[in-house]
Amino acid sequence: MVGMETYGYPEQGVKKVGVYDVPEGVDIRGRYDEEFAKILTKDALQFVADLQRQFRNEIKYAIECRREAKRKYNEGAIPGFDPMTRNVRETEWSCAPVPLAVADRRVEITGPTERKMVINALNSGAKVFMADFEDALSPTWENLVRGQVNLKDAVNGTISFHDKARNRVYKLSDQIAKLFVRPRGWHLSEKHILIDGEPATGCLVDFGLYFFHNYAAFRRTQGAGFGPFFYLPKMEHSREAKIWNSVFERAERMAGIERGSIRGTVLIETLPAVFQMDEILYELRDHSVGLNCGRWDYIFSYVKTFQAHPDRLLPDRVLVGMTQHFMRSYSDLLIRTCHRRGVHAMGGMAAQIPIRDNPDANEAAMELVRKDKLREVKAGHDGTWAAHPGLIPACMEVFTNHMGNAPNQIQTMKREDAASLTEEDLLQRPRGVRTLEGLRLNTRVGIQYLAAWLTGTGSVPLYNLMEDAATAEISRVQNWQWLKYGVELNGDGLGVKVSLELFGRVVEEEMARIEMEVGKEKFKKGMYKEAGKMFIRQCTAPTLDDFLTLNAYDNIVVHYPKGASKI
Ligand SMILES: CC(=O)SCCNC(=O)CCNC(=O)[C@H](O)C(C)(C)COP(=O)(O)OP(=O)(O)OC[C@H]1O[C@@H](n2cnc3c(N)ncnc32)[C@H](O)[C@@H]1OP(=O)(O)O
Ligand SMILES: O=CC(=O)O
Ligand SMILES: [Mg+2]
Repeated sequence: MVGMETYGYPEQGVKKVGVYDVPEGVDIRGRYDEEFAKILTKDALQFVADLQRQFRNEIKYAIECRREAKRKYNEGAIPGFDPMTRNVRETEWSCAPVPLAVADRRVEITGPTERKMVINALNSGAKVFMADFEDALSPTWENLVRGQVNLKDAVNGTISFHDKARNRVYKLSDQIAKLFVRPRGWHLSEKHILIDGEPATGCLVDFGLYFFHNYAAFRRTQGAGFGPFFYLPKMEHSREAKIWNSVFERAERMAGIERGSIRGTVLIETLPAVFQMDEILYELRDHSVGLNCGRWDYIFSYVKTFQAHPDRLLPDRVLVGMTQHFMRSYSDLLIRTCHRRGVHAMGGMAAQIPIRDNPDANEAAMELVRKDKLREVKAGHDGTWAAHPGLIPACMEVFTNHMGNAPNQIQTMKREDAASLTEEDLLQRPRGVRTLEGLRLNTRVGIQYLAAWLTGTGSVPLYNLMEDAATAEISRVQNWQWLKYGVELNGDGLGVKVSLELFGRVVEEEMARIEMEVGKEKFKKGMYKEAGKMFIRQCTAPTLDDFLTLNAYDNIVVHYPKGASKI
């Protein structure tokens, strides 16, 4: 039961507002909404609080280990395979068999948990829809809880959306994609929910609420007795996978469902994690459905891990593709590792999206997507990601032409040749030049992405590409690193070095360009100026921020009712 409480608003007089009915030790600081109260029930919050209490020390320890690893890398160490876990890498073992419901994942669409997009994604013709609380979502209270409402309605099959402006009603079709949910990474807290006086761990909120409300219906309708299914982001070490495994086990016990029901695909998207792929699968071996090449965060992580290594600077962001030796090696080793352990090796996201107003440019973009997908399927990937429904037919065609009716390539593309890949292959310095245009593009994209994120949008089209938290991170850390080491822009033939003065000029000019491109009205109404200031701070900070979203998060935290905290 939710109740009403009286609070004093000095500016509005006394007002009655609804309050969430919370278990002992839980305080909700986010806005009250009747729809939200159906998600934030006392029992669901109790489950989240139980997870938080059981795992908070392990999570803190894992984050502390990340800090310690960073300290070592900053002192000159480089990541590599762990001699202590050689046994896990060298012995033969397999993950639990893949559930039939998700044997065929040849094309997966991803997107934020926004209502219309959820329906469009489920109807898109993709085999899987990864509903994203992570890279594609700005974690405002409204986005997060509304996202949970949308997913619950989707799993129940009742979701609909009326686009009043276009008088169009959206509903689910008969054939829909299988739903995977990606909670936030371990590093993000949820400041609208306090548990024992501390902000909750973001991913436990995302996972806990979704699992609690949906496991029964999902297993009946979507999972054929398995599920729910998850994508697990941004891990750096197998100890983090071990925590997820324990979270899954706890959830299964709570629900009274068989151990091994819940399945997760781990994104290998940090540089340290590429040396831990066997170990991560081993920790999750009864709950795994594979690994995925999270290529954008992986590039970001390469820069971050080597932030103090000026001999490993990246070239312009546009030049760091999957054909660079270190990226190809990562994808090949991931395929070999997954297939050896009997699970899917998922490809990643080509950033191109359809270009509606220019057929030639559109065809060129589609051709790049086809080429990327062809490389993936030929290498042995079992499926790939698409950022937009318009890309699905092309991705589907490429994968189907190569895989035919087989649901995946787990048994047929073992990639034993990749067993010989070494640490040097995985770390090989990327080739290419750095240019002023690279610095300008990073700045233009970084500022516009932050402006969108601060106003509640976590994925945006910019210059005909999909941009989200992972791609924007590359722009930020690359600028930071170039500034820190005053690198020479060696691709312009001008011998210009990146300096604070140059960067200041670039920001000024790019802000003017953004204003011209988006129009004065939108520029004034949006948060471009705030984003510009934030981006400058992030690129020039003496110490690199671990994540742009950590630094920006406090700007989107809105506590209600103002001044009515119970703690
Ligand atoms: C690095 C990573 O982590 S990748 C994974 C995380 N990133 C993502 O998931 C990005 C997902 N993609 C998107 O958010 C969007 O496609 C964007 C922002 C890139 C482009 O969005 P827009 O410019 O609005 O797309 P556009 O206007 O062409 O949309 C056309 C239609 O497709 C729908 N659509 C576009 N992308 C998606 C999607 N990913 N899922 C579902 N529907 C979508 C739109 O809702 C719209 O529907 P409508 O015609 O019924 O109104
Ligand atoms: O999450 C995916 C990525 O590329 O990052
Ligand atoms: Mg990512």
